[in-house]
Amino acid sequence: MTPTITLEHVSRRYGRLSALDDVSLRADAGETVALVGHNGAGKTTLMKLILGLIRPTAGTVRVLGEDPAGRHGARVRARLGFLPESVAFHAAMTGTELLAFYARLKNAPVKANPGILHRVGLSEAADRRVGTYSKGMRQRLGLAQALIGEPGILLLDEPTSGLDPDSRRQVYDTIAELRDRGALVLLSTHALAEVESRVDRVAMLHRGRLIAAGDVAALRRRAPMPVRVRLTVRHCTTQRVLDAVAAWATVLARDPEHLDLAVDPAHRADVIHALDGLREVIEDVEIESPGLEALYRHLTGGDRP
Ligand SMILES: Nc1ncnc2c1ncn2[C@@H]1O[C@H](COP(=O)(O)OP(=O)(O)OP(=O)(O)O)[C@@H](O)[C@H]1O
Repeated sequence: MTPTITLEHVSRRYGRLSALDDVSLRADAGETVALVGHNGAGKTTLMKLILGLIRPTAGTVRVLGEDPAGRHGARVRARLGFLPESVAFHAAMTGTELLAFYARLKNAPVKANPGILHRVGLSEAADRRVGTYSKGMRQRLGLAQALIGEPGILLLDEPTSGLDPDSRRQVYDTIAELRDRGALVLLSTHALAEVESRVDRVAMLHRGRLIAAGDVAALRRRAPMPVRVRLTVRHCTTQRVLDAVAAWATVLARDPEHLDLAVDPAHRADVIHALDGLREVIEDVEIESPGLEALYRHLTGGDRP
């Protein structure tokens, strides 16, 4: 099967600045991939390369087996939906008029638009001028524009930035629905905690380099960070519990009824086994694996996404 998107050893320079450096990445139909990285890491540059808006300085980009900046670029782009980072629409047009305009540009049937507006929760506002829309509504209209023509590949540049929790959830619901229909959704974001449980894979960019890619479990294996284990124990039994797990754990905090431990991930099972033998004194256990944000900081040596 032809992979949906492949980048092989792709670099992109802007004069002396290296925006992307030797990036190889593959993404297939039916998956959601989050591109994460700090400001200027190269996320938008990568999307522009996939869209064929810019060419790589080195390496190859293929979308559905074609060069998106090459002879068949227009054909490839017809299969792509793109939500840019900042969406700006003509304030005097209504949602319906705007989508009709974009549908004509994309050569897609206008009659599908009411359904698209419904999917992004804008049916009721469809005949209002966009100038009266809130930021969240404009963002959702941007998503609607990207959905025109039922593209098999969606590139969403920070689709939830500036949205309230409800609108964010709505955007992720739409993304999940698209994925379930077999689309590839590639989205960029700074909200790592938010995408952790919502995407299939994460690609981490740092200063233009792809430092890690995979599902969260694979990234955890790549960056073996301590697992946090919080225990509530019967009064004055912390030492007994500690003696049982001391070989694999470091104490982060303790009081007569609580132990907060950092456990070596390779010995997680040993710790659980040891704790199982102390059931009569353990009242509660909370186990917390490192989240994406902590993994990103670890893999980048301290930077925030
Ligand atoms: N047209 C351009 N000319 C010169 N430099 C550029 C151009 N576009 C991007 N850059 C630079 O390339 C680097 C990567 O930018 P890019 O927009 O891809 O980052 P990003 O990860 O999307 O950042 P953000 O999270 O802030 O949107 C940055 O240093 C940026 O200043």
